[in-house]
Amino acid sequence: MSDLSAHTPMMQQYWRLKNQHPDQLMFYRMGDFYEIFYEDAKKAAALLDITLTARGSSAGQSIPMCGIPHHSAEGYLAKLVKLGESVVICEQIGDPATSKGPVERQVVRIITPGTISDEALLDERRDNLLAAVLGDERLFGLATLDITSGRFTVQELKGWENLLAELERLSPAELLIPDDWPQGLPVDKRRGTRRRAPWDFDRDTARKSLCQQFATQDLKGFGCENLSLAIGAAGCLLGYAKETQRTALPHLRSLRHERLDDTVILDGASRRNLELDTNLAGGRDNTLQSVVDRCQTAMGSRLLTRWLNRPLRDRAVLEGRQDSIACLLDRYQFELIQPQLKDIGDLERILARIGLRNARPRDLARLRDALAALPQLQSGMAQLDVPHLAELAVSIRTYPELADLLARAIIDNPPAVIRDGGVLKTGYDAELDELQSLSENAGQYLMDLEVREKARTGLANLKVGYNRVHGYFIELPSKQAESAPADYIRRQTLKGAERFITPELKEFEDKALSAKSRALAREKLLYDELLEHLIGHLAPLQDTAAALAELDVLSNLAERALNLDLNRPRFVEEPCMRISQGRHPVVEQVLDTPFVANDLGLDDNTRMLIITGPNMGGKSTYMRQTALIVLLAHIGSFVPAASCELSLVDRIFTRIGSSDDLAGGRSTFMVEMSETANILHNASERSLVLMDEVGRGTSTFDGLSLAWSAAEQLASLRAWTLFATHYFELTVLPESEPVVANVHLNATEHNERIVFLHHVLPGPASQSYGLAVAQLAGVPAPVIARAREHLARLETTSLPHEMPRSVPGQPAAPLQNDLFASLPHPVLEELAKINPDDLTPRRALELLYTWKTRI
Ligand SMILES: Nc1ncnc2c1ncn2[C@@H]1O[C@H](COP(=O)(O)OP(=O)(O)OP(=O)(O)O)[C@@H](O)[C@H]1O
Repeated sequence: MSDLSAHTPMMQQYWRLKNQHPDQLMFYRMGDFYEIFYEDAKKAAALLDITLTARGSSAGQSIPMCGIPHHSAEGYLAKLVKLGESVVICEQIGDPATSKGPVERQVVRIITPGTISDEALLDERRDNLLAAVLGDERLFGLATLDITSGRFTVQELKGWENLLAELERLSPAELLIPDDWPQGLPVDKRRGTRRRAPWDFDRDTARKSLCQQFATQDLKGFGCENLSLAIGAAGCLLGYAKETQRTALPHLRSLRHERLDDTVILDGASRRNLELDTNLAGGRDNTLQSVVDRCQTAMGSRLLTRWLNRPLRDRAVLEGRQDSIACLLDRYQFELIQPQLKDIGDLERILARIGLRNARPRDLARLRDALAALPQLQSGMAQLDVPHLAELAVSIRTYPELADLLARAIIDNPPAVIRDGGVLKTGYDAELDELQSLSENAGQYLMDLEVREKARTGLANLKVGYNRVHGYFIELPSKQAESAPADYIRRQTLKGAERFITPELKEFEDKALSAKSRALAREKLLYDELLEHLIGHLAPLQDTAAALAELDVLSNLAERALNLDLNRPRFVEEPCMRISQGRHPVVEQVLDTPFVANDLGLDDNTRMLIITGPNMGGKSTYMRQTALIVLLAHIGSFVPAASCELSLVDRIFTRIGSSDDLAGGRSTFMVEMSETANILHNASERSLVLMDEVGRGTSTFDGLSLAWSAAEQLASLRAWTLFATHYFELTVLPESEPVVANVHLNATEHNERIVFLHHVLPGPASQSYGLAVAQLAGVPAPVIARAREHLARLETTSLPHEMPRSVPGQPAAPLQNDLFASLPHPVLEELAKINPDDLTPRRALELLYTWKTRI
């Protein structure tokens, strides 16, 4: 194959792998990206009909790469497998941008056709997002572009937290940042971050290129003309998208201004804790989305994901959605609509591919089928007489001219690519038909000609033939050559025979010899014209696709409401959160036993619940189910409760679980406190806050003190708070904070074993059952017995400086706040006042010296 020593170490790695898998294409996965070496890239590009660009180098070693845009690579991979290619995916260990030595690569997966479905590779249920950020530490402009749908949004955000929360929500495949941003900014940790030259961010250029894209004089119509940072980011993003997609992007039609204030803000930790679309182990099962998503189309699923990640605070919009769901539930109308939506499929992605001019024949066949299904769906929509569905129905138009055109143009089951032809129907274009019949029927034509010429000349020995040098000919034995008709033109003389050509045969020859390639060229031209024609109708088609995606989500939510027993929540102006018989929508699906539904009652007089109860009692489940019910209500969905009445919330915060951030250099306790700090800084009286065992990451007293003061602070902020804790000391809070109430999860003991009843009851828990749960978990009996001895001793011994301990069954005495009061000298108070960062060893020694001399 190749002399390995002549290559750089990385190329040697490549050739080594290539020697092991000579027939397969090698893709290198680096985080979320793929790259491919030049040799394989050439083959892939030829198969996929895409143009190659040499892109960059790796580790300074000038390795030609294929210019397949990263965010499309999975799609290309899927297509290659579909075309019958085997693909090797290698993992890159080490970052080529930073590692000096050779970068290690390992084969992680070999995909051969048939071993994996292309859906598994190409995750159609995810958006295809690019983003760009511009700004400083205070204010940021953020632009995002979903290449799939053409949705282009801008927003301005204050502060890093909001920027990071948004980036985490959006999870863009690629992120552009200014090249002069310092290394080490938090945003650098994001996957796919690229630095761009400053000219990209020139705001005037950005404004001009946006105006040009949207054929407008100024950006006033988009309501974001004053957001100069966001406009700069959008201009840069547009330039980048055009460069990587190598086309004009006609499917980007407008710029939408999004405001964080219109949404219920969820930070990244809360999104993870609530397992919206990814579970805590990183999988997709047992998540909220896995339970509530039965959308019929991938575009519907993508929209639902966006709704779940961006709940709204607009009561009118939410009630419009609720009315639509109620209407679709009425007489089970959703059951008529869902199969029709399934036939229509992912119109949004097909239209994007048409806009990008890379739609495949099968996309056009799917579009043809979708357009054919629209009239029936449209007439069904006439029955749905609520304002929001009527609005959607206006956008769900029919396209008889396009439907007819595609029905005439595309064969029933076209091949994957246009390259080898065979896509357009006979009868669509006379010239193409003639060329195709010429190339297909040449043999028959020549036989027919021979029969005709024999009859015309009466020469039985006449033959029609072909030779590569002279082309087509009519051959007569030399003796009969004199009898040839006048229109026979002599072409070649052989021993014993004479060859002729006629004007008819000459014309046939001209056509036949080039017919095949001309047929292919003609078909390609017609196909491109068809795409251009469709691009002319892209705008209304995209509106139709967007309305269909929403109809899909609403029908899905109606179906889920019926099958999961969800009920309509009611938004009210009076501040409250009242849930009767609430359930956890995911936990109830996985339990073998019936789920115990529970009530929740918060209003202006009771803003916080201190939740106690045994481990495994159901505290976390109760808190999470509340957050999920509130979140579902804020996407317009029905909720898993018998009834629910609530006022709009502005944020959902959760401080749950113990995870450390080793990569970010933060311990479990540090993570816990950072999240707590974020909540205490940002919660308002419209926020829902879940605090699960705050303070357990450190020593008992520190933890208890912190949990206590955090609870007091939340009570004074009047945030809707569910505070689960094992510190029984906190159950006295209602005595000093009137907005706080106690509830507990009940359990009982039966045959010396604990039985969890999972009912939420008023008042604090009476027992902790910690040892009983440990026993249940299989902790060895001698260890449990010894623990009982320790417990008995601890319950009777008083440790120095220990806070009053909880006595099971009785609330504990309040914590003594002033720990310093008992300490020997006021100098310690002085020490405590000093910011530890300002305390130099010299200053500490001075203070200690003063202290010592005073004693
Ligand atoms: N309402 C309920 N109905 C039925 N089963 C429940 C209910 N709530 C919780 N469970 C079951 O109990 C298990 C433990 O619940 P959960 O994690 O909420 O307990 P916890 O009180 O938070 O425990 P810990 O204090 O150890 O964190 C759940 O996984 C679920 O199987």
